[in-house]
Amino acid sequence: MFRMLIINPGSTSTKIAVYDDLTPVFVETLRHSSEELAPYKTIFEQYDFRKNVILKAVEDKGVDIKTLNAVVGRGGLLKSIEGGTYAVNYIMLEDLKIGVQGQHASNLGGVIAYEIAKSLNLPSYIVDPVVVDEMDDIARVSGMPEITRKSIFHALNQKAVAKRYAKEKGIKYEDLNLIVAHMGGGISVGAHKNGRVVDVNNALDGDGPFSPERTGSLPVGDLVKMCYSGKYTIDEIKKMITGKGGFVAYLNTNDGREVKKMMDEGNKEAELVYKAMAYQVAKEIGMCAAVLSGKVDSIILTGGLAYGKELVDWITERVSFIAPITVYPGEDEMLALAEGGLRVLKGEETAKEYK
Ligand SMILES: Nc1ncnc2c1ncn2[C@@H]1O[C@H](COP(=O)(O)OP(=O)(O)OP(=O)(O)O)[C@@H](O)[C@H]1O
Ligand SMILES: CCCC(=O)O
Repeated sequence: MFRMLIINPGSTSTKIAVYDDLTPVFVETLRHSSEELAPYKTIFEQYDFRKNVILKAVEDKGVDIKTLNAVVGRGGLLKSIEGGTYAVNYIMLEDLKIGVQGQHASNLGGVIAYEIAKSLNLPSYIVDPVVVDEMDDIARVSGMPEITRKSIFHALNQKAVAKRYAKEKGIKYEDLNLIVAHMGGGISVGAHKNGRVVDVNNALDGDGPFSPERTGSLPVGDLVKMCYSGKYTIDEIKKMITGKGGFVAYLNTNDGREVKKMMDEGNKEAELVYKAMAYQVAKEIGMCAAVLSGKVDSIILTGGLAYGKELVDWITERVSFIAPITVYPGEDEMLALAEGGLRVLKGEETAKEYK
């Protein structure tokens, strides 16, 4: 039996768990208020704060960290890499610290995992970070040579639910064509072709459907005019695209349940915006169906928003002609991290090296 500490930092919380093989000893969400995070200018500055709350929470749960065999973190905005479990190494730590492809809470996952593991002389790993890149070359061409389309998405949960579907059907993931729509604070829709995500929208940076906090793709000419209007700084525009876009911009909330409540109370703007999000997700699914030449075994709807029955129904109405719909609300990220770590600890897989 292998005991692993799992660390999954998000923008407003850190999810942690201890697993004995694939059995959870505990799973806990440590919430961080905006006041608590306010003093830190960068994600990396939150390192000590988050590490300390994690260690305290583990202690409070009565788990002695000396009983651990490994620490597994969610990986962040590293250089683009293929999916799998990676050993945390020095090059990775440096890239996570500088944010080689940008700042994201999950950059802390690998760093904190490494530091806790190092103090105990244990291995540390990351699994399927947001930069997993298995895109076909044709999907990278944007139409402007200076700009290449990037694969930045909810790789951990997309891969986890796709493999869960495969297991439930008794078919190998590599033998399936799936479209996975992860709908959380950000939204990514990926075309999984025989075990590779050959095309997906960049969920972090103005690409794909709008989401509770992000604009997704925008009419580019209008955006350029806004950028040069002199009214906004670059940071303000970036924040409007990622963080203050989508539901937040239209309805001043990032909470799908709140939007549903507004809609039920007769707020027509809320209804239009909620339906428009479903419409955009459906369009993106249609694009992925074209990527897969119409050969789609299932469309999987997942992420927190997939708990919303109306949203699922609106999307289903538009895309059920493509393939059967499977709904896995929420996410399987903690288990997916444990599975990734365990495969290596058991010797079923060798940890990949980040270069
Ligand atoms: N029962 C529900 N009905 C509708 N929306 C819901 C429900 N439960 C959660 N949500 C919404 O799901 C969204 C959050 O999803 P999730 O927890 O997957 O996102 P996250 O982990 O914060 O971000 P990301 O998935 O982008 O990493 C929020 O808008 C939340 O209000
Ligand atoms: C881009 C994937 C993770 C997120 O939504 O922040």
